[in-house]
Amino acid sequence: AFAPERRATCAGGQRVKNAECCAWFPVLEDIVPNMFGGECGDDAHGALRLTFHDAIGFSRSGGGGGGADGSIIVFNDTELMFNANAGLDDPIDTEAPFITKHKVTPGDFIQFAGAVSLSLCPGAPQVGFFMGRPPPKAPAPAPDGLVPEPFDSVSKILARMSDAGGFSPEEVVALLSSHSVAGADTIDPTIPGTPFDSTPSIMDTQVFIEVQLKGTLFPGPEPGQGEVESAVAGEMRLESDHLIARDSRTSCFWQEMAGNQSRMQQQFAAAFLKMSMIGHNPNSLIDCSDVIPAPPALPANAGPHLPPTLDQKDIQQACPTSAFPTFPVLPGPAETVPAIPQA
Ligand code: HEM
Repeated sequence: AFAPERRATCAGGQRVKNAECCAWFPVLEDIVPNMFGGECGDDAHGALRLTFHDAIGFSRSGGGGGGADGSIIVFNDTELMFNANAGLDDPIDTEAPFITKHKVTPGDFIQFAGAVSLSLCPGAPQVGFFMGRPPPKAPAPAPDGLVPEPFDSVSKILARMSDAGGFSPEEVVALLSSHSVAGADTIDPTIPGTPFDSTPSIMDTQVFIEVQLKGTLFPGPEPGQGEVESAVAGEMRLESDHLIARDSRTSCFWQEMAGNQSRMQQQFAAAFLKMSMIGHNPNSLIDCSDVIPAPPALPANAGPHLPPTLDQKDIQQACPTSAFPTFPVLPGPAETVPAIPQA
């Protein structure tokens, strides 16, 4: 169903299915060192979050927004005023000069940068990338209210995700694998870079395990809006992640992700590619997936585990039909997860 393939060899010797894709290698070679510093850190996390907040600005039932169209950058005067987009000024300031320099559309660049950001995160799948998003059409800012908030109900989030991208509850869970390489800057502004799991620089399944633990503490002095207690010092838990892990529509699939690295990778990659096409006819886009590098594998010592001093009894079983898998407890004293260094 996609555009006919036209294989080519690019100037740097890379072979691609579609000749247009050669244009992305210079972008890749620039942004990996110069935008991401070659690491799965704050800038990579911000670029990944931006893919979601741009793409989700779309409604199948009408009411505006062009989806993954770059409107969050082009119309940032409007969209950055929305509460749900707090903190996105950082990745937008980071990306804007590269968009100007490489003369690509902002919609393409945002999704490209997100795919490349994942290539820097050990354990992430090699996700696809399609090019060909036109500039956002005027009047094109997405309206307010389309980006899920961490204090929204599960019903509201599932309905919004379905209306935006036709996502099933399972696909929503799969997309939340992204919170494995993530943290919050604005929920509690006194502790920027507070991660959602104990391993924010690798894309493992710890977020699915750690969010299922009984919450006992807040990482900062006071909880922010949409924050609930986490199980590990220095770690933040979003209320939305907490509820999705425990809701009857999503809990069994959440549990299935825990410790199942290859399944998480497959499910996330498929849902992420689908998200990148929101607002577009896939037939009008060109497959440039062969430009996206393969991420490093997880380090050998990065198996799924329970944080030190916790144990299986601390897991809050939610899926009614099967037991949460068991994991070894990391040895040592209770850990305090360090903040993600801010770029
Ligand atoms: C569906 C409901 C979702 C909700 C309610 C939600 C909510 C949030 C919130 C509140 C933050 C912290 C923002 C801050 O204070 O800095 C965050 C961070 C993040 N989110 Fe989500 N999110 C959702 C889905 C997604 C999806 C689908 C993706 C990507 C595929 C994603 C990727 C990220 C990333 C990478 C960060 C970390 C940003 C950073 O560390 O700078 N989220 N999310």
